[in-house]
Amino acid sequence: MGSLKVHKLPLIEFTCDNLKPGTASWSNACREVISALEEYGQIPLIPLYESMGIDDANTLEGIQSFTKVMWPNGNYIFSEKLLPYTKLAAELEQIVVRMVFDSYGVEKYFDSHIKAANYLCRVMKYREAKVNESKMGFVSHTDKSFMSTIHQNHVNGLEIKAKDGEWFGVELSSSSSIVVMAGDALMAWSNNRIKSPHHKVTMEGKEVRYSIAQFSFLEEIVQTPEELIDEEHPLQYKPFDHLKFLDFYSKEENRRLESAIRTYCGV
Ligand SMILES: O=C(O)CCC(=O)C(=O)O
Ligand SMILES: [Fe+2]
Repeated sequence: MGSLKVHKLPLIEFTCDNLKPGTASWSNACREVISALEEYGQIPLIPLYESMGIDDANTLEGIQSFTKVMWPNGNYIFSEKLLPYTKLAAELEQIVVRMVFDSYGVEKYFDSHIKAANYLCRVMKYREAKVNESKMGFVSHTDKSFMSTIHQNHVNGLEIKAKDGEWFGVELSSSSSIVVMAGDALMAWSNNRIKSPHHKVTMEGKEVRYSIAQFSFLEEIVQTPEELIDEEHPLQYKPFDHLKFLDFYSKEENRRLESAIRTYCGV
């Protein structure tokens, strides 16, 4: 019998004050980020799940235009509590993206990339499964984003499919941990160096799970940098408009594709 690899999501500390490009701690963190993304690089009817989506979530204007729709007089407390988190999640995402660009030697494209980035936040509630009810919280899928960040309360439930096909549960040990996940657009941009992993949510226990996911989307044409294309890595995806890809995926007939991004712009 072959030995089974036990998967565990790598935990990378982002608390170092000196985490600046060019420093040794930056290079070490870059190595950890790239190796984690390369290694471990789910919307159907699911009764346990409820969610709300907020566009331009890392700006006060974005959150306020959402609260005005939900509550006629706005909701100051909601905006005041959510904004610091969405800003932090966007900042964290940008640091990780910068590390990816640095590690692949394409940092010159970073500024224009960040200018084109837009953030959608989704706040989610999963109730516990009743006896004889499916435990499925969220079906298996890959994110259509460039990158996603996920934070949760103390109730675990997120599961990720590793490259070897094994599913493993994400156990967040600290209440300040955030999962950073590659989306389909990053997979295409990186010419398949980083894979967007399938993931799902299973509700095993008796407690309610709350999570908050933030997705980055690019308001531009996503294109694999020429530096990432060579004989060993021939181009895998044609340049594509990220928002048009989302339109494509929103169509019922495209939801069940094995890989929407491959069908949409695979070479
Ligand atoms: O709730 C979670 O942990 C994951 C949610 C998710 O995968 C998604 O919204 O795309
Ligand atoms: Fe997801």
